[in-house]
Amino acid sequence: MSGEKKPPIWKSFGYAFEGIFTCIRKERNMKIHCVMTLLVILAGFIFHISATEWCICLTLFGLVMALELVNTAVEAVVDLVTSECRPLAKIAKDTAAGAVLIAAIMAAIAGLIIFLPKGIALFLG
Ligand SMILES: Nc1ncnc2c1ncn2[C@@H]1O[C@H](COP(=O)(O)OP(=O)(O)OP(=O)(O)O)[C@@H](O)[C@H]1O
Repeated sequence: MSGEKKPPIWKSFGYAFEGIFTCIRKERNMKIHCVMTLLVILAGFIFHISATEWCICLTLFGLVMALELVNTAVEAVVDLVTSECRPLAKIAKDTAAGAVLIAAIMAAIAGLIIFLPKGIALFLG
């Protein structure tokens, strides 16, 4: 669309939100990320985590969800380019999925470091 007049900023935001909602609707993993995010937010309020811990959690939610959106975009582009079984298509999809996995594993470990001691302390009284 180069050379054409750019859409107003609110329309660009609208398209971005459309992308987010489409991903939530279509991708099972994105639904799981949303549920995990809500559970961690709930746990954050229950355990009164610090401002720094909130910032770490929010950054990791953002990272995992943003990578899931990019993964969905890569899948869509690959499927648009070819429906045949191609080694490059496999590399593109598998590496994009790997990026989400790495972020999700690190987020889970950070979550355990933040919440496990608080959970144990609450359990032991
Ligand atoms: N065109 C292709 N050529 C080669 N391998 C492919 C191709 N399309 C998919 N694959 C392989 O199948 C796997 C699953 O692809 P698919 O498009 O079904 O993703 P998905 O299971 O929907 O992923 P997600 O769970 O992240 O949405 C890919 O990671 C890749 O290894």
